[in-house]
Amino acid sequence: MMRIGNGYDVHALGEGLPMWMGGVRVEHSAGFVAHSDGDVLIHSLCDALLGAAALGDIGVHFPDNDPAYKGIDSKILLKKCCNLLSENGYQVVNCDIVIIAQQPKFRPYIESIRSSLSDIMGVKTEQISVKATTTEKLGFTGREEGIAVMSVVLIDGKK
Ligand SMILES: Nc1ccn([C@@H]2O[C@H](COP(=O)(O)O)[C@@H](O)[C@H]2O)c(=O)n1
Ligand SMILES: C[C@@]1(CO)OP(=O)(O)OP(=O)(O)OC[C@H]1O
Repeated sequence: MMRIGNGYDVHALGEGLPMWMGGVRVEHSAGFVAHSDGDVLIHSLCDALLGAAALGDIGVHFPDNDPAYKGIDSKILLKKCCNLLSENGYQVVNCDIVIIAQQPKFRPYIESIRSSLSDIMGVKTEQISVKATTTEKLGFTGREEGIAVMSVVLIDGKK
């Protein structure tokens, strides 16, 4: 049966912090404030994957007050979510992800991000779409206080 899931995550921007997006290091004056490495794209995608399989959410599996996840590389969390889906008999059909950010410009990173996600998830790059949009300087993303990412995934399985 085909099942759909959606995910949404926001992280605040902090000057001088490293920025990770979809497992790729992005050059910018600011990065994400977080318990983990703050990879907001991967967190949003994990929630979409878990949601599609009705397996809870990222905070249920990796609590943000657990020292085990302090500074963790979010690529590890995505791999764990993908493993959980396979163990439950599901495979990813496709993902569509949108980064909502005024700055930086993500277009130069899109292909690297697709490639990074396909490596972690064990799917083809053709199954992963990553886009970016501004909010025309409106709201918290427009003021560059934070960045949001929305993800939609389709999975297939016996259940
Ligand atoms: N952080 C961003 C935001 C947007 N882009 C690219 O620019 C295009 C135009 O954005 P609008 O918000 O003005 O529609 C958008 O389609 C993206 O290709 C980007 O690279 N990084
Ligand atoms: C990634 C986790 C890991 O503890 O923490 P954060 O980096 O704070 O990210 P968030 O999306 O706020 O919460 C999910 C947590 O699972």
